[in-house]
Amino acid sequence: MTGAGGARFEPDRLDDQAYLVEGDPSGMLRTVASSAAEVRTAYRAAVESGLARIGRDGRPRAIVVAGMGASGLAGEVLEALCRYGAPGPVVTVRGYRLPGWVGAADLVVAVSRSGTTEETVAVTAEAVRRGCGLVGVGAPDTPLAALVARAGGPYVPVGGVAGRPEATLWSLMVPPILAAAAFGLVSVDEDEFESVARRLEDLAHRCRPSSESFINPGKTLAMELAGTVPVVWGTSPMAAVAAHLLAARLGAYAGYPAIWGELPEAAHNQIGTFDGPLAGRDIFADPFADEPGGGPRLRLFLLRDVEEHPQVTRSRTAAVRMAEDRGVPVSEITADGVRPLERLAALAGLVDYATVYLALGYGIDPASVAVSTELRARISQ
Ligand SMILES: O=P(O)(O)OC[C@H]1O[C@@H](O)[C@@H](O)[C@@H](O)[C@@H]1O
Repeated sequence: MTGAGGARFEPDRLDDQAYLVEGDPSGMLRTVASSAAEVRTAYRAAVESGLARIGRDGRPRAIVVAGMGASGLAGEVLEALCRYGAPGPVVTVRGYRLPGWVGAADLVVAVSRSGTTEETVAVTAEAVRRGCGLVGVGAPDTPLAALVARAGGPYVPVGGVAGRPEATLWSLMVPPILAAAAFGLVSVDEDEFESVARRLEDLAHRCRPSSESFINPGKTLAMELAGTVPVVWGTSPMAAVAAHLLAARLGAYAGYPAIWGELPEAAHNQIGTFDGPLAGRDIFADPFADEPGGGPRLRLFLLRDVEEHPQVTRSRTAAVRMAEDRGVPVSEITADGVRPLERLAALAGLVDYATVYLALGYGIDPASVAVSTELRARISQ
């Protein structure tokens, strides 16, 4: 994509079956529909790589997940899983350097679908120099794979779609979770991944292209996002990962901006936008214009978890009322499911569909937003 400035969202495109095929030449909708298969494949690949064996070396002081973009989200998922129950810290590093305290007592899990991202390769090389335990997740026969082999750590190979590192998250996030499980930091088993896969299959059915907009939750969410400035809040650590994922996917697939946060923190700063210049109805808008409203206005998207702190529940309820009082529309999406990963699947699966549909509604090929590749090329010269 060389720029889609001024593109218009046309809801009819979402129910035009021919357009949904032509407008998506890379088959992003098919890729999203294969998420359940990806969970199962990732689980098998992680087991076959011998990840469980790392537990024999004793529990590390901390687990550091290194990754950029979608690969960094794998670290956030593990942090969210471990936040309140794990006996040790999990930290995500997005950048060129490890924190000063990381050393031989710690485990670094390096995640890069391409296996070449320069920040992640630099952090992994630093982890090798410091003698950290090392696990790698990414494409085989790459600089990342070579570094992990040099340190004698397990490497979980990831295939995926060439040139689309963020196509689905599951192959990147399953291995770090199983690495943490090998040390007893989290308790997950094959059954849990199987129920995640079944939930994703169910979503793939409900969000399939042939399902009409008015009953298709992916298309509905895309229509609610279109033409707004989305403010996306999660009501638990795991729901906040989904909020971050939504903002990340909006940028990556549709070139669309959003701000995201987690309650209660978001109520301490982002709530200020409810009284800001983009909130409510535009009083200067021309009432006779073809498109009333005069430009994008704020909309609050609440990604709710069934497990919320009681004060977060109060904060959420009050924030919804305050938004509505100010004319800020609100969309609430509740993640159901017994286990945290099932609830993440319920939100992340919907996010993947909605953001691909949003791009298609704007006439944008969701696999064509290449500006991050251009930046990488510029800095590597
Ligand atoms: O997973 P790897 O290959 O390290 O990519 C990390 C990230 O790089 C960015 O520039 C984007 O392309 C993201 O979509 C991607 O998630």
